[in-house]
Amino acid sequence: MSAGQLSAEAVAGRAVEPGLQATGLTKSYGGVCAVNDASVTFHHGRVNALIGPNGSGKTTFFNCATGMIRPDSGQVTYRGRDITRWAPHRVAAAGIGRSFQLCRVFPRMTVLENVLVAARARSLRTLLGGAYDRELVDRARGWLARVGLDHVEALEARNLSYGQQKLLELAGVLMADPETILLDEPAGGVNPALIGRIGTLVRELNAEGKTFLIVEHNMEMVMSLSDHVVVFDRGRPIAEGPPWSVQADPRVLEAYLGV
Ligand SMILES: Nc1ncnc2c1ncn2[C@@H]1O[C@H](COP(=O)(O)OP(=O)(O)OP(=O)(O)O)[C@@H](O)[C@H]1O
Repeated sequence: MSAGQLSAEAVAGRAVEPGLQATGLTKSYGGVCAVNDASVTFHHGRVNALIGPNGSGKTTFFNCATGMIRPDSGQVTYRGRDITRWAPHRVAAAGIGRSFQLCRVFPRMTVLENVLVAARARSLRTLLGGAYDRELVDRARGWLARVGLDHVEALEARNLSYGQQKLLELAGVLMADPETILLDEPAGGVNPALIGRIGTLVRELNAEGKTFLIVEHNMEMVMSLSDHVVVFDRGRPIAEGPPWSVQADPRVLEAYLGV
């Protein structure tokens, strides 16, 4: 590697530590092998991106890693701890939060209630229908302000644009204070102004210590935001590295364009 090709970590003097790691991960649906013997490491502290053509197994990989579906074989570790086949709530308790490709909010609840409900399972009192405690409400309002939705906290979520709903979902994820955040297509269906806001937020939260793993088709966002990009094709990684190297990799062009 030449001096001009030093990684962001080397330049910043940051140590590289493995975060979410998969070894030989495999998941088939009938005859379709969605994730095919995939071994990949996403580093702690970075903004990692997972890209690849439609149907290359990115969401299935996410789901296997977060306990939403059980892999057929292989291992998933998080910061050295084996989390293979852990239930989603255990994965969350280990410090991994996630959003979904099709944004999950409760349309007839208010914006504030949506963020409070995201924290509900972590508080027995609120789970049993008691009043939300002051501290929880303050924290929810803090995250709403952070994502730029504090001025609409009393609106029903169905009145928000799709991009605002994605920001709302992110505020709910942040209520658990995860150290690693998986975002499934944060820019999908979102207008350019809000894509910019989501990007800025990711950058700020990363600077505050949060690790990101982002599945995204918006290449402008991926290339401007990520420290490290992994490219999937047919269920496994075919290339990885900093954005500039992945962009120029002939294997990536072939996977996307079939050339
Ligand atoms: N529940 C399911 N049942 C059957 N096949 C599935 C299921 N989920 C995914 N697949 C198949 O597995 C393969 C990988 O799908 P997956 O959604 O993981 O890819 P992806 O890279 O996330 O795609 P996209 O970018 O379009 O969201 C595809 O061929 C898909 O049709």
